Amino acid sequence: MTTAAPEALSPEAVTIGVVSISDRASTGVYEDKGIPALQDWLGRALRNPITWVTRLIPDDQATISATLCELVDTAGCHLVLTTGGTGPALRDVTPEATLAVADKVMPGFGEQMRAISLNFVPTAILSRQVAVIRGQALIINLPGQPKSIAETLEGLPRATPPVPGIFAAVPYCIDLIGGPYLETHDEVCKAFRPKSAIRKGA
Ligand SMILES: Nc1ncnc2c1ncn2[C@@H]1O[C@H](COP(=O)(O)OP(=O)(O)OP(=O)(O)O)[C@@H](O)[C@H]1O
Ligand SMILES: Nc1nc2c(c(=O)[nH]1)N[C@H]1C(S)=C(S)[C@@H](COP(=O)(O)O)O[C@H]1N2
Repeated sequence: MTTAAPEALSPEAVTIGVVSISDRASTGVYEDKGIPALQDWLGRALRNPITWVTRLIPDDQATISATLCELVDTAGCHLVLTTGGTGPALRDVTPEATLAVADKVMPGFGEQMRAISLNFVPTAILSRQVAVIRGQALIINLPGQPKSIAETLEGLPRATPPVPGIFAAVPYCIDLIGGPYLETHDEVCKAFRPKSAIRKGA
């Protein structure tokens, strides 16, 4: 008698917030490319079924903070990525709005994103992007240039030496705050977890 191999468990569902913060895209001066770029990269990187919650808003600090609270506290997002408003311009207030709703600050993400981005543009140091924990959600700021989304999330894995993107650390961070077990397509981004945290059959 043959015994069927146990079926691999299907990846858990995850709710992800994507927030594009741009005065001009939110008023129709140009087409928003932030939300599609975030959804494209995350959709290629993750094996989990994703429920999206999307918002396109202006560079207004109170609106940004309220949107982040709504996405985490009401919509139940496990992960929220923002794009735009991280620079030094007078209207750029995304980091302040994000820090204002933080339970914990995660400085490593901002440090690593600026280091990665220096491989692409010398102006990488102008981004004040931060990452924080609110409740059981991780919120990460990305710069506004749509191309910077893949650059910072993915890094340059095939360069010599390789430059790891920040997303490799996201699944384990979500584990640690009690969220769903995120599984990645390794050709886009290989998640890193300590051996003891790797789920068998995933
Ligand atoms: N949501 C977006 N969709 C498409 N392109 C964008 C978006 N956000 C930024 N960009 C592009 O990246 C550039 C730098 O982004 P940045 O966030 O500094 O914009 P900005 O000059 O503050 O203006 P705004 O907030 O009105 O987008 C922009 O000038 C624009 O070309
Ligand atoms: N990877 C990456 N990082 C980047 C950039 C980029 O094109 N790619 N643009 C830089 C520039 S020019 C600025 S002003 C800051 C802040 O951008 P933001 O205000 O659009 O968030 O992000 C920086 N970081």
